[in-house]
Amino acid sequence: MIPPGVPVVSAAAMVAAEQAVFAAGASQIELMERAGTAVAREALRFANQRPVLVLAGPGNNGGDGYVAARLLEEAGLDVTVATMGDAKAGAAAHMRSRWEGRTVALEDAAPRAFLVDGLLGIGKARPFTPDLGDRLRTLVEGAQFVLSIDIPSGFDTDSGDDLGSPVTADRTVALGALKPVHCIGDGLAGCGAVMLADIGIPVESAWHSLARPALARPSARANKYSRGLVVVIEGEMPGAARLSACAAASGAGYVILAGDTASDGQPHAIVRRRVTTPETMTELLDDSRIGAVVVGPGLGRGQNARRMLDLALSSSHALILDGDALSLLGTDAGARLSDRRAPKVLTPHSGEFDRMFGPGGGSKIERTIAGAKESGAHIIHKGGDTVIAAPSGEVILGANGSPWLSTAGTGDVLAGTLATQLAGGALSHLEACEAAVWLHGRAAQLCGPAFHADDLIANLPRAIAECL
Ligand SMILES: NC(=O)C1=CN([C@@H]2O[C@H](COP(=O)(O)OP(=O)(O)OC[C@H]3O[C@@H](n4cnc5c(N)ncnc54)[C@H](OP(=O)(O)O)[C@@H]3O)[C@@H](O)[C@H]2O)[C@@H](O)CC1
Ligand SMILES: Nc1ncnc2c1ncn2[C@@H]1O[C@H](COP(=O)(O)OP(=O)(O)O)[C@@H](O)[C@H]1O
Ligand SMILES: [K+]
Repeated sequence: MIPPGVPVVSAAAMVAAEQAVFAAGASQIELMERAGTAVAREALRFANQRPVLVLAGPGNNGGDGYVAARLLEEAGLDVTVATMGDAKAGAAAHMRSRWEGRTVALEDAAPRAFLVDGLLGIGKARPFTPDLGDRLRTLVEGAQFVLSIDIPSGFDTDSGDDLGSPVTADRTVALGALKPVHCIGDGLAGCGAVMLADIGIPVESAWHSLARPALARPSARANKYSRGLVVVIEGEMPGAARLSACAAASGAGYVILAGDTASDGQPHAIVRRRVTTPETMTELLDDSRIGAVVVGPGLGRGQNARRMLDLALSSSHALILDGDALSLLGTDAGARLSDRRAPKVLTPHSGEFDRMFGPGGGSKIERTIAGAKESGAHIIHKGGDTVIAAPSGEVILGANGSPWLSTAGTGDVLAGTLATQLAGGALSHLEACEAAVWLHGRAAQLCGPAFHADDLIANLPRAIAECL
């Protein structure tokens, strides 16, 4: 769980924001006191009189730890500090000198019920030595509650990678702003629930965490076309396209399922069009009322699939390219899509993304931005840590779903949900992507455990109701 709709910044951007505050006259000591106060406040909510062990590393994260230790002791708790190295000169050393309570070296520390992790923050983390790693594991496993300061120690701030750290927090107090580690990669599990503490550092960013969309009810003048006409192209596995079409029918005014199964009519609200040849496909797409076309779910990768994809790409409609369409584009995706002027959104899972843009080259955020810039498309890079990127470099980080989404067909539902938001025309492309990911994730939460993709569709109206 991460706070919704707030800026997310890299480690370097956070340091720059801190420097700007110092340049404007704030002192590092003042800022560290605020950071430690926020941590102590959160610790007091959960410590419940249990003995506290504060781990204090050599940097400013450790400085925050010393402040929290002092304030928790003043609040009457039984506090021990375990230190790793000497505090670096400046604010951290100052806070170290103000701590007069019980202090041990990390190597000698024994587990206590409430652990505050102030070993490493957003400075460049190195993997722990085996001895320190073992000691830390004992302390983490021996605690009933682990509260991490800013980030879980031993994780990479920008990639979210776990550098071999034994820390798994129950809760993390993010200081000043969210960082990528709170939203992507191993950090999602390592941070536990994330709480954001405002410590008076103004932060602006093109990256934000996912927020609930504000959706409009249909107006009194609405008709089925004004609410959006969605076309879903069927292929070799018709079930996938049907999932997309049924999801689109939650909110769209008109949904056409185009393919070979024209006679099979459930649900009746979805209009079937028999489209099996390039001619019938061209005829279908020659309709200016179409708001969005979904192509790819269950499409297949044969000659016919390729032809249908080419025709969809040469149309002027907003396109959602998913599944097999992405595999067919493969490494040509960037070149072929950047020439297409009409809107396009790609919805790859990590395998499909790698097939199009290669497996290397930075964090999931950086790679998704690079793919969006190269292709000129908006990209929803799916997974438990979904990253939405626009060609402009704007990013939405969404982790509001449910691990139960990891079941076949849920991606098809996302594609249909997105088509509805795009076809409605009320939202920008980035807003439509954000709305679709939020609705999809919320519907999954409403499903509870062990659902299948059809259940997800059944819960979309309830998710939409929360946004009106
Ligand atoms: N800027 C501000 O005023 C404010 C900042 N704030 C706080 O500061 C935090 C960032 O602080 P920071 O930049 O000092 O980095 P941090 O991560 O604490 O320490 C880096 C040190 O750890 C060391 N080290 C690394 N790995 C290691 C290992 N495995 N084993 C042992 N040592 C290891 C590394 O050593 P080196 O690799 O350089 O030898 C370096 O000395 C931030 O997250 C927030 O909590 C708030 O107080 C608000 C005000
Ligand atoms: N562990 C997870 N936690 C949260 N969401 C997940 C997880 N695994 C997958 N998802 C979501 O489930 C959907 C799966 O999509 P996809 O892999 O394309 O499946 P399919 O092609 O079978 O429909 C995506 O929206 C993805 O973000
Ligand atoms: K930490």
